[in-house]
Amino acid sequence: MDTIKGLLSPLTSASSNAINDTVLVQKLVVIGGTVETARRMTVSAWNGFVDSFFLTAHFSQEDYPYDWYVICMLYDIATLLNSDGKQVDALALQGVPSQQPAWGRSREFDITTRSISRHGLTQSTSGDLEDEEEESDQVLDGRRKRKGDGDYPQFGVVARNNDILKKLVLEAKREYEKDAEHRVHIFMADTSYGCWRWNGARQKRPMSSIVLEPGVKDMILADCKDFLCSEDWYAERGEDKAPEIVLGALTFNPTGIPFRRGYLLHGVPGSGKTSLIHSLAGELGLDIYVVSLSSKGMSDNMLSTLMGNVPSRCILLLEDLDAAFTRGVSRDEKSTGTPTGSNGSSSSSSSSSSKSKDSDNEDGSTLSLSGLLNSLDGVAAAEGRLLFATTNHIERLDPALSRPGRMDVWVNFKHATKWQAEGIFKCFFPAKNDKPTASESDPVDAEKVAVSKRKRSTHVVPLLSEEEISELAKRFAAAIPENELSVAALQGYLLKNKTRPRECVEEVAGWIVSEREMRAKLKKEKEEREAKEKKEAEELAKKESEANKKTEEAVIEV
Ligand SMILES: Nc1ncnc2c1ncn2[C@@H]1O[C@H](COP(=O)(O)OP(=O)(O)OP(=O)(O)O)[C@@H](O)[C@H]1O
Repeated sequence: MDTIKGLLSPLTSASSNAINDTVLVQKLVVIGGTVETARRMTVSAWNGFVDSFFLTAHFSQEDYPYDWYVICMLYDIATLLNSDGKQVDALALQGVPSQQPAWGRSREFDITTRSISRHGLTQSTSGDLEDEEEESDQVLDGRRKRKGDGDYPQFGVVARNNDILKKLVLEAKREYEKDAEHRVHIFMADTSYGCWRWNGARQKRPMSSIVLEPGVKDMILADCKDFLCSEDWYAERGEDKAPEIVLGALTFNPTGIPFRRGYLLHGVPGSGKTSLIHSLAGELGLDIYVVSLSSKGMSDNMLSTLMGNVPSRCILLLEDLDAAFTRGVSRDEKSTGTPTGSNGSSSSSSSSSSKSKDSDNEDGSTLSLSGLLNSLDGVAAAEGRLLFATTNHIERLDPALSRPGRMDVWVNFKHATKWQAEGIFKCFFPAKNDKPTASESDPVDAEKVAVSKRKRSTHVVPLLSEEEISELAKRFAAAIPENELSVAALQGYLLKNKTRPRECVEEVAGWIVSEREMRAKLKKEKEEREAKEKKEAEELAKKESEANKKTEEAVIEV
């Protein structure tokens, strides 16, 4: 106290005494510093004291627990934390049997109680929770990068023991997995960073909603399932069944079959190629990793890195395979596989080759066919994945790209047949089910079904009897010309009439006429535009050649 008085006394007697300004300033600084330090120490001590009662978990967007946390926020946490015996047994949860088939396990993540620390929770793609120090490796790996700038939501609880956090995260995980059973996760290739970005989770699409010619869906589904269960078979074929060939440092096993399978879905636009892949992913419980080969910045190295980073059990989707090489895909002896020719033909002229390379470099894409082939089945390519490639122009693909071993199963998608038209009509207008189902006969289940139906139907659809729907579907199919309109076009028409099944059939003939007229008009416009462009190009070339001629004549005169 005396010290403070001593320090302050000069202030009070300021008017009477001659004060040394410098000393006064120094004293004020010392007083201020002391007070601030004392304040900070008090606050820090208080925070430390309060924090000793709290545990805080940080959820990074790059980690799977982030998803679980978000779901958990939607879930009633009060239910989790109340003490009426509903608390989750963490150890029991670890033993929850999986609902996923064996090949879908890559989507499951085990939580180990050892790994939850007071510092935070992170999770690697391999599934174990790890301490945050290891996070940088995971980000480098890049599989779990997503949109967003990496904000860290936090969750704190008043507790000294971290059991409550474990329970919370485990319950969140369980809720998340329950939800994920109905969704397909989509990851997109990010060519800026050479990583996969999570692009959202879509509701699974039932296979029954895809209308293809009889047997096609079943064939593909059975083939995929068979492949996913055949790892041992492939491995056995890779064992020493035949003498190895040694070429320098490399050893080849002639009977080794890489554990990969490729499907080439080709055909007209809007025929269900992409929809089928999404539906298959849902059925098989796999995530989809999408690469657009024509995207900016795509290069051989980039593709190889991306391909090497897909998990072993997933669907790898190469969309619009032909668009990667917009001028067609071809390999000639002189080129390294970069696209050549302007119309899908394989031109070996060096000028066209160099032109095409220039234009590739303009948009930052330097992907070559050789690079694509290497990343599909090179040493670094992931095993166990299902490769799906789609294209509208199979004729533009190099045979090397579509050969068996790279694309084992080819499926041709055509315009809608009458059979498909009937099927899609029935998908749109489900018949009224007169007899109660087994679950509906149970009053509790019946209530649940009624509630879910109410939730689903946001518009009034008249439910017709099975016979009437069947008859309408037949009439609809009879009016649809075979192999002329895409299924997507039919879907568009049905969507417009989703609440008017009877009128939809009555008006379909008129719609077909208008569709044909519109197509003819579009075709005519396209032809006129092309003719105009051709004429302009010819005139330009003529003017250029005249100008060149004049310049040459002028040079000769000089
Ligand atoms: N066979 C089909 N069964 C059910 N729906 C279909 C079918 N074909 C197309 N559709 C519908 O048409 C729309 C477009 O289909 P999708 O994107 O799968 O066609 P695509 O063949 O992949 O087209 P593109 O080649 O232009 O990418 C989707 O909404 C889908 O529901």
